[in-house]
Amino acid sequence: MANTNGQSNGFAVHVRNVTKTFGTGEAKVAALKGVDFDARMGEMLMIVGPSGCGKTTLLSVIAGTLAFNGGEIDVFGTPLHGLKDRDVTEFRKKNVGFIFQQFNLIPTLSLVENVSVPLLINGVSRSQAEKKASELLDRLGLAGRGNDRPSLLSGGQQQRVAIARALVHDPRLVICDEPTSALDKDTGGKIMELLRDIGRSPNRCVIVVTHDNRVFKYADRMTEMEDGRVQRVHESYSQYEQKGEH
Ligand SMILES: Nc1ncnc2c1ncn2[C@@H]1O[C@H](COP(=O)(O)OP(=O)(O)OP(=O)(O)O)[C@@H](O)[C@H]1O
Repeated sequence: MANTNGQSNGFAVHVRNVTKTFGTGEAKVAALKGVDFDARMGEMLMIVGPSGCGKTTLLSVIAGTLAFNGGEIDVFGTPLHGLKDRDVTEFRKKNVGFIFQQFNLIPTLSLVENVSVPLLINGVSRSQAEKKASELLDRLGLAGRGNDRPSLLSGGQQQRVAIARALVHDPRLVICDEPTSALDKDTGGKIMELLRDIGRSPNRCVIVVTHDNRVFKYADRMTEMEDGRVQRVHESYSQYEQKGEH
């Protein structure tokens, strides 16, 4: 799907016939059995489905943190299947931000230091990185908290710090694994509104894996997985609800 300027015809992520197995012999598990999947620019897409159906595995191969066995994955027109491991790592550092259920903040670092990490990894100077991190924390409602340690914050505040860390290097793809599972309904709703706004910005895309049916309604589109495959794609949450096949 890549064209000459490195964009991919409206697709942020384009996955075809991707397979992934874990283990060997009797312990072999086929986690992805030929997945076709698309995420568009300017959307927040949710991946839903029963436990063990392959959601996190799909997220990991798209993000370039896990190698896959077969098939093709284009991210913003770059074919991950054609890159060496080292180049996948470089691509990920620049283009992907991550948000997890347990926030994964470093407890011994201040909020500003936590948020600076992706910039430091990309070679930005400490003073520049901390300036940008501090500005982003301000924008996310955490002005004046930059020198605090994460343990002083509520769950919702910690998740906002994690969002700042995921966005600070201006990645085009933001990958979220169960971002609201540790949060109450109202806080989770606010976090999803924020993620949806981020996803809807031009040339960006947010992909969320979640079990949390309290937040399904925030999805722009939904992809249902079952047993290592994408079974259905819904153009909106209301379409997902109406089909009622889940
Ligand atoms: N590192 C691993 N080694 C072996 N098997 C694995 C590994 N990671 C995942 N699996 C297996 O691959 C399958 C898909 O797992 P995956 O975590 O992608 O599912 P999931 O849909 O995200 O599940 P959940 O909703 O419970 O997080 C499962 O059978 C799981 O046990």
